[in-house]
Amino acid sequence: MKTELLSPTEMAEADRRAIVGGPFDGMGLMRNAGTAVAREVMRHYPAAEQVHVLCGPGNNGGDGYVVAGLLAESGMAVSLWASEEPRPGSDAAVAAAECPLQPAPLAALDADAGAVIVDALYGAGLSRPVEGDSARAIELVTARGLPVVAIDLPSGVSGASGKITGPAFRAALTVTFARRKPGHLLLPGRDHCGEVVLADIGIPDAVIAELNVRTFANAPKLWLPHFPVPGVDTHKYRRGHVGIFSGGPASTGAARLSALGAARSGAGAVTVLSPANALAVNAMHLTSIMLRKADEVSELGAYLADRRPSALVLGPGFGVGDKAREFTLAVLASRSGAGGMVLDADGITSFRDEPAALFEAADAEGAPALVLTPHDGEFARLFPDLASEEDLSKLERSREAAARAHGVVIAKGADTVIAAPDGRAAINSNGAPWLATAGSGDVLAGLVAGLLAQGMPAFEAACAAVWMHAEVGSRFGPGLIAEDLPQAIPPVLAELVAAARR
Ligand SMILES: NC(=O)C1=CN([C@@H]2O[C@H](COP(=O)(O)OP(=O)(O)OC[C@H]3O[C@@H](n4cnc5c(N)ncnc54)[C@H](O)[C@@H]3O)[C@@H](O)[C@H]2O)[C@@H](O)CC1
Ligand SMILES: Nc1ncnc2c1ncn2[C@@H]1O[C@H](COP(=O)(O)OP(=O)(O)O)[C@@H](O)[C@H]1O
Ligand SMILES: [K+]
Repeated sequence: MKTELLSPTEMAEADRRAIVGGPFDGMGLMRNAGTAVAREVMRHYPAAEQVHVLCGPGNNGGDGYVVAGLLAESGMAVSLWASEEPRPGSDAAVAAAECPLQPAPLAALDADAGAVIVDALYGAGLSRPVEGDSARAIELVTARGLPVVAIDLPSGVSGASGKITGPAFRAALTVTFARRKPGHLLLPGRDHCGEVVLADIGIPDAVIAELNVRTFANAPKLWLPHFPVPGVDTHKYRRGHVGIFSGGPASTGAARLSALGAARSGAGAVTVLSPANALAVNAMHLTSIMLRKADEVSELGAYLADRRPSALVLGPGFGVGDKAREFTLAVLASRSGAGGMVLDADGITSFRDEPAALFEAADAEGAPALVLTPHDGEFARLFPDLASEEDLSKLERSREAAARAHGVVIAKGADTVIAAPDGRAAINSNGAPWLATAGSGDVLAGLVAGLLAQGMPAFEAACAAVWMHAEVGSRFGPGLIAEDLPQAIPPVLAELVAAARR
């Protein structure tokens, strides 16, 4: 599936440009859209006893009139219901006039078991919570558990943000056009869409390219050209060296999980940097991963200068406080050649009172690329104003955070958003709830660093790590604990390396 995601505004602009450039006018695009939806209804529900098509006042309703006409023509039993008449002169009004069926008022909607609902109430044009007859129709259909095929978006779901502010359909299938919208991937929208089918309605790729889209669905296509594939003549340090900071003796596991994530990503060497009092406990649990003492900033400086690590991770189990801030700022200021610094967990929390110091350090000339990996709680500590701004979507919030931090932000969760300071953003959707287990984020931080160390640019490394982490977790399934993740990476890595070689 194509990876660009269009906001409703960008989609309207694509429609407009496509209509100007041809070959289809607005009515032609609408016929193509309706035809695609009718095909999916017939494919998924060939035995439907009755299809109820619910039309709203805009062009989403217009698509509905086309669908109703085509399904009736194919011999299906179709009932048509409309909330309002389409605006005179609109494409929807033409579609309604061409439709062989007469609509009944939506207020009278009734539907029995065995029926299928086609939701053509609101699509990209949804501008406020659904009320009145449309709200009642959604409630009736939901209460009866009837399958819903949504046109473009389930009515009530915002295409821009995935937010739901009133009643909303829960579709079994959503057929959208040209490209998906952020609301198909962001929660709770994604959860209301069911299966999403993307239909080509004749908007040329060149029209989409002109829009310079900055939002993407996270998928290998997005970053595979940058994915590291070792050459036959490589050696371990050329495959990248990752340094991972350990916490004290009672909290070393998190750093080791990160270290395993980094090692399994294909980095050639990984070192755990440990306080003296945790060396013994770390040593007992590390084999291929190296261990080095680092209590003081001077020891950190010596490590950076001697071993020139290509990426570092600070945060998992590290402890919140001055030491985390000092070490982070020392790495960002070191100019030792490290390509990236992943700041996770306690590393993020340590900057809650002075985020500007972190962001300035990341902005300095020659600083390693900063990647922040906050879950919602950590995000709110570093960006309290963005977190509390109700009107912002997770996408907008993450994008603003990345610009402010001068770093890549991985806003974790079931709909992880990866945002770059240059405005690019990707939404991830291949995860599974099994990933919500202690230590899972530590492995992710290590994976990001491992890919950074192998030379992937920061945004691509972050997107690839999030996708691999999610893929590994969802393939593993129930019973997953964080220790399972590193070991389960190789089959996913093998597929990616094979695809990157092609
Ligand atoms: N030429 C085009 O622009 C094409 C548009 N297409 C369809 O057109 C849709 C977008 O059409 P529109 O921009 O007309 O938007 P919609 O059909 O989604 O709805 C817009 C209308 O509903 C009103 N409205 C919005 N939210 C409401 C609410 N909660 N309660 C009551 N009224 C509300 C708006 O004021 C406006 O009049 C897409 O989702 C897609 O299905 C497709 O036919 C492809 C071609
Ligand atoms: N419901 C979910 N679906 C998919 N992924 C999830 C879900 N919940 C959490 N995750 C992922 O699991 C990881 C949890 O990380 P984090 O919250 O830092 O936990 P920890 O600190 O215990 O490692 C993140 O990558 C997050 O995106
Ligand atoms: K709809």
